[in-house]
Amino acid sequence: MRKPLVAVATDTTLIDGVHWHSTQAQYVDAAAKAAGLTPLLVPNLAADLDVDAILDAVDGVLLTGSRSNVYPALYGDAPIDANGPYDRERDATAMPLLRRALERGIPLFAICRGMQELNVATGGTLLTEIQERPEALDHRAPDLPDRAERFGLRQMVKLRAGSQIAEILDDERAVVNSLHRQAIGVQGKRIVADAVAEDGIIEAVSVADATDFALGVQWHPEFWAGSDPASSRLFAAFGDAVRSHAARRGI
Ligand SMILES: N[C@@H](CCC(=O)NCCCC(=O)O)C(=O)O
Repeated sequence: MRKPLVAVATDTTLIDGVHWHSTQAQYVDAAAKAAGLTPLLVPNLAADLDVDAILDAVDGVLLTGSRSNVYPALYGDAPIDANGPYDRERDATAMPLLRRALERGIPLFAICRGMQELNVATGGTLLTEIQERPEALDHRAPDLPDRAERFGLRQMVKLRAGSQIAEILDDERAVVNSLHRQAIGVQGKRIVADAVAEDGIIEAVSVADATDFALGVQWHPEFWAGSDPASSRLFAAFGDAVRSHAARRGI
């Protein structure tokens, strides 16, 4: 049987003076191995991207994490150097893609920056440097060279009873990793908080009345999708939703 295609968001990066549209292998690997899909990387062509042509070809959208922050003017804040780096090409590509995927009922899985994009694209705002709030946990990655330690599972989140993520994980809590300095502020239209950290930061969301799988997590299940059962369940559930969508289209 053919494995359905999943559109994977990329970052615009400058390496040795050359621009790349690329993403970390961990997202591509998790989409292929843990979700059983064929990843198709989406170039950050902004208005030059034919979003419907991409969405005609795929049965799911994976919004990846990235160190860059969503451009603040997109949610009504002033851009300041300390808040960067930004990736405006990615903003201008991922947000129309995700909005149209929601309109067309195409399964959507949004990770870290991806979840923040989902919130901004639906009219919400972001908090910045959340570790500086009183009583806040430090949600940033530990300053360690080893990637497995940076992505270590170390923070408890509480799942909303009855939410799709609680059903997928079959639990009331999850232990997750944490590599972010921004978080959801005002929730976007139809964005429902499905998990919170011990300091109240929103850690997972869904889209109310979405016609298909539409889930965002502030953590990184892709890193452990091959070994941690909860991370693996999230990718398996996304893969199942994408396969059901493909089957309905007769693919
Ligand atoms: N820039 C946002 C988004 C955080 C995010 O997606 N982090 C991924 C980091 C991956 C890595 O360090 O390799 C924020 O900081 O809130």
